[in-house]
Parts: sequence; structure tokens; C-alpha cells
Amino acid sequence: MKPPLPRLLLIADRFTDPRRADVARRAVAAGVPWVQLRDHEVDAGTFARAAEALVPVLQAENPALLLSINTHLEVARRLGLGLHVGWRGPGVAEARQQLGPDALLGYSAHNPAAAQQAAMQGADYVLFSPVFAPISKPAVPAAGLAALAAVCQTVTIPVLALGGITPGRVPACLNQGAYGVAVVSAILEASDPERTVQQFLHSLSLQEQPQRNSHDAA
Ligand SMILES: Cc1ncc(COP(=O)(O)OP(=O)(O)O)c(N)n1
Ligand SMILES: Cc1ncsc1CCOP(=O)(O)O
Repeated sequence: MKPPLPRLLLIADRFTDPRRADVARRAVAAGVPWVQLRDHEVDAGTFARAAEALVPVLQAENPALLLSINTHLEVARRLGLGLHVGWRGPGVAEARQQLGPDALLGYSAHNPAAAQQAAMQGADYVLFSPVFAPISKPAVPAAGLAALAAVCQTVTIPVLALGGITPGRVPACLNQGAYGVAVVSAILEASDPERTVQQFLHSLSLQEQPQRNSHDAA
């Protein structure tokens, strides 16, 4: 049986930028329990080399850190890490078949039907976005909390809310049935990343454990 997923995921978007990689390291040192390495702006070789360099740095901060790789299945397999896919990369069924039943596998969903299909094809969790307008792209329209609730009611695997997530918005997401939250800008662009991580962990700990989407949590 897979252990329960953490409720806070840092998506280290454009992690091949050394400055952003170092903020991710600081966030892990401050208590972020799960990091996804994401960079859609570099080629596969650059991604692989940067991931191979950063993973031991992050693991040195927390040997129990959960790590996922966005899109690059071979990197995930070689480093023994989880894989996260969306419309890029292999499909969920293909990824599950390639990686086997024990690998952590997630999917970026933008509606209930896509979340349900991912769950049926073997995803362990879904990220639903953008719940709020993304901090990095405020012009992108928010899907809203009602849309988050619809996804949470559709699947039994954990749903993590993504897009415009701040510590103050965590309770609203959990109240809609989200298992946890995924964050890019609020941590990577924070003036004080350590303090922001503490605020997220505090917001998550204030909530009662969700009754739905508990992913085998005891
Ligand atoms: C503003 C904004 N940025 C990024 C995404 C990512 O969604 P998607 O490409 O489906 O998923 P991943 O690459 O992160 O797996 C978005 N929806 N909106
Ligand atoms: C990677 C990604 N996926 C959906 S929205 C998004 C980026 C915006 O998230 P944030 O508002 O935390 O920067």
C-alpha cells in the first residue's frame, strides 16, 4: 500500500534556473514535504542534467522528501521518482504501464471528466487548475471553487488545488473537498520563502482531515 500523500506540493516550475532551484531547496529545508520538478522551456537533456543535479541537493535537506518529475518519464524512471503528466508527455495509462503499480503517478486535470479518466487509467492523484487566477498569469480566468468542488465530488483519488493558491486560500480549497494544495508562485516568488512555507503548513494543519479523497490515510 502506498503511504498517504503530503497535502502540500511545491511545483518547482523552471527549476533549471539556479535561483529558482535554490528557493526550492530553501522551501524543502523549511518543511515542504513534496516537490515536482517542472520545466517546459528547456530541452530533454537540459532537464535531465538539472534534475540529476538538484535531486540530491533536495534530498540532503530532507531524505524523506517526496519527488515527482513533470512529463519526462525516463528521468523519473532513472532517478526512481514519481511522474506527473498532463496534455504533454505519455498518457496516464501508458505511464502506469511503463512505470508499474508502485510508482507515484499524477495528472493535471482541468475538468471533472479529465480527472475521472485519469483516475480510471491509474493516476494516484490529480491537480485541478486554475482554481484561482494564476499569480504568474493573472489574465488567465479562474475556474473557481465550485469547479474544484465538482472535481472533488467526481473522483475518489486525492485532488490538489492549483492556481493562485496562497496560505489564506487554503481553507476555502479544503472546504470544497480538496485533499491539499499545489503551489508555484506564492513560494517561488516569496520575499521570505521560509515564512511562506510555515504559513502554508499552518493553514493546512488548522483544517480537519478531509473525509473524502483520503488516499488510504488512516
Ligand atoms: C497559467 C497556467 N500555467 C500552467 C498550466 C499548466 O497546466 P498543464 O499544462 O495542463 O499541466 P502541467 O504542465 O503543469 O502538468 C496552466 N493550466 N495554467
Ligand atoms: C503550473 C500551473 N498549473 C496550473 S496553474 C499553474 C501556474 C500558476 O500557479 P501559481 O498561481 O501558484 O503560480
